[in-house]
Order: sequence, then C-alpha cells, then structure tokens
Amino acid sequence: MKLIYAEVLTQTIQKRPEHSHKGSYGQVVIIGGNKQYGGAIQLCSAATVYSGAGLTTTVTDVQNHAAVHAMVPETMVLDWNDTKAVTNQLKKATVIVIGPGLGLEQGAFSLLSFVLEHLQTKQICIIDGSAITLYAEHKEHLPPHPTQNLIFTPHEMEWQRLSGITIAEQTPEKNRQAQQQLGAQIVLKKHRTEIYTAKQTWKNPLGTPAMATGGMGDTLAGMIAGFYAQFPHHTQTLLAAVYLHSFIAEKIAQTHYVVLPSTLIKEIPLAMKLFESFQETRTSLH
Ligand SMILES: NC(=O)C1=CN([C@@H]2O[C@H](COP(=O)(O)OP(=O)(O)OC[C@H]3O[C@@H](n4cnc5c(N)ncnc54)[C@H](OP(=O)(O)O)[C@@H]3O)[C@@H](O)[C@H]2O)[C@@H](O)CC1
Ligand SMILES: Nc1ncnc2c1ncn2[C@@H]1O[C@H](COP(=O)(O)OP(=O)(O)O)[C@@H](O)[C@H]1O
Ligand SMILES: [Mg+2]
Repeated sequence: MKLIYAEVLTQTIQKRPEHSHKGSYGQVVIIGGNKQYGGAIQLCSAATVYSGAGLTTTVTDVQNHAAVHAMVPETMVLDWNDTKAVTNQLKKATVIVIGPGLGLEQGAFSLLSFVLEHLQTKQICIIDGSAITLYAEHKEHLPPHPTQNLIFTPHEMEWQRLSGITIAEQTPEKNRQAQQQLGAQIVLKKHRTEIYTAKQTWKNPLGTPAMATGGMGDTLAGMIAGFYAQFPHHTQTLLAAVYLHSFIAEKIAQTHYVVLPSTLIKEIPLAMKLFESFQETRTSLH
C-alpha cells in the first residue's frame, strides 16, 4: 500500500489559463438532501463550489432550496421531482455526485437508478452516503451501467454493506477483491482512509479525530467532485482531493478542538492557492 504524498497537490492544482471561463472548469450535478438531511446537501454543494467547480447544480427536495440558496448562492437548484429538468442537467454534467443526505425512500432509489441508467462513460459519478446503502441493498434491481468511472466513498459500515466484508475483516486483500468485483474506485473512509483503484492501493497519511463530525464525508464528496470537474480524470486528482481535505482539517485542528465541515470548506480556496503550481500550463481541460 502506497502513502499519498504531499507533491500530489502541486502536481494537480495548476495555475488557471488566462483565457478560460466557468465553462472551462466543469459542470457538477449534486443529488441528495431529503427533508431530514438538508445539511448534507448544503455542505456537499458548498465544498464543490469552494473547490473551484465552474458550474454547480444541486438537485434536492424543494424544502431545502431556500437553505441551499442562502448557504451557497453560487449553486443552482432543481426540484428532484422535476424529471425533465434533471435529465437536461445530467446530460451536461462533467461530474455527478449522488447520495449525501439522499435517504433510503423509494424516490431516492428511483433517482439512483435513473442516474446510473443515463450515465455516460466520460462522466465521473461519485456515490456517497445513502446511495451506497441503496446500491448495496438493491444491486440486482439496478439497470446496467458502466462501473469504471464510478467512485464509491463509503465509511466502514457503508463498505460492509457494499462489499459484504464485516468491519473487523476489512483487510487490504479482501477489500481489493471486492474492488475488483465492483469495478469502481473505492475511497474507504476511516481514521487513515484507503483508496482502491483498479491498479493500486493508497493510504492517506493525514487525518485527525477532530474531523469526526457529521457532514465531514459529505464535504469530501463535494471536494472530489470539484477536483474532477476541473482537473484531469486521473487517480492523482482523487488522491489530491482526499489529501487536501485532511490537510486542511489538520491545520485547523492545531488551534481548534473540533473541525466543523463548514469551517473546513471556507479554507479550501486559500489552501488550493498555497499549492497552485506554475510549472505547467494546461492547454485543454476536457
Ligand atoms: N447534516 C446532515 O444532513 C447529515 C446527513 N448525513 C447523511 O445521513 C445519511 C446516513 O449516513 P450515516 O453515515 O449518518 O448513517 P449510516 O449509513 O447508518 O452509518 C452510521 C452507522 O455506521 C456505523 N459505523 C461504523 N464505522 C463507521 C465509520 N468509520 N464512520 C461512520 N460510521 C461508522 C455507525 O456506528 P456507531 O456510530 O453506532 O458506532 C452507525 O451504526 C447519509 O445520506 C449521510 O450523507 C450524515 O452525513 C450526517 C450529517
Ligand atoms: N478519527 C478520524 N481520523 C481521521 N479522519 C476521520 C476520523 N473520523 C472521521 N474522519 C473523516 O471524516 C469523514 C467522515 O465521513 P462520513 O462518515 O461519511 O461523514 P458524514 O456522512 O457524516 O458526512 C471521512 O473523510 C473520514 O476519513
Ligand atoms: Mg457519509
């Protein structure tokens, strides 16, 4: 298992070309947030925007629209029951996130099925929170879908549900076998998060128990989305998002007993600036 290294940040976060606009930095569609879990979708949306995604659309229960607008005015909102508008938005997406605060109701499963059925091979789809649990529980009822561009971001219990491996038995060897069967990339979140790609296993050397606050994983899902929206669709981009999330948290934890997800999110643009690299100039992003 390889350790994620700090240089992954400078290798990933490049100076933006002068002649670019919001369309150059990707479109993200974030789906989740039922009546109980509106906070999860706010945090995920904010993390996506603060990570630099060009355009973000949040598809959620109408009850959350006012709160999402208030916390993240940069994101657009759609009613998750408006199939036509959601379909149009999904067609344009560079990255899709489904799951933060989605809940386990029938409508949530219908949304997951719809997203997977219409997933394009060039799109990255991050499956988090409730969508992992739904995927695990109803695998046989899901439509055929490409798996190579799926990224699951389970915590240990969600991974138990998805892989069938109990938390006590989650060894790198068993996790690798389960990754191969799923065909997706896995970000197994815990004290020292592990990443299983098709070819390699990585471990995050950073992280602190000060991060153990509800919403911290929703924030990571948004950061991964923001990174994939604007940076190349390589493993390095995933490693950079995971590393930066914990890097910022560790910095805040030097002076704060707990790290609130909303505090971490506000620090993302400053932290990205610290690691902005001037060595390479990208000519095209997508
Ligand atoms: N503000 C909001 O709107 C928020 C909304 N949220 C949304 O809620 C939805 C449900 O997600 P969820 O993670 O809260 O619940 P669930 O999937 O049942 O997992 C909890 C169970 O797993 C166990 N467990 C074992 N190991 C673990 C580990 N390493 N990390 C974590 N848990 C671990 C744990 O064990 P215990 O704590 O009992 O020891 C418990 O039995 C989802 O859509 C999410 O996005 C949240 O983000 C919170 C903020
Ligand atoms: N003790 C810890 N040490 C390091 N990181 C932690 C610790 N506890 C939680 N985290 C991190 O916080 C995040 C929690 O994700 P998750 O359980 O999905 O949260 P939520 O669903 O509430 O948003 C993960 O990135 C995990 O690695
Ligand atoms: Mg979670």
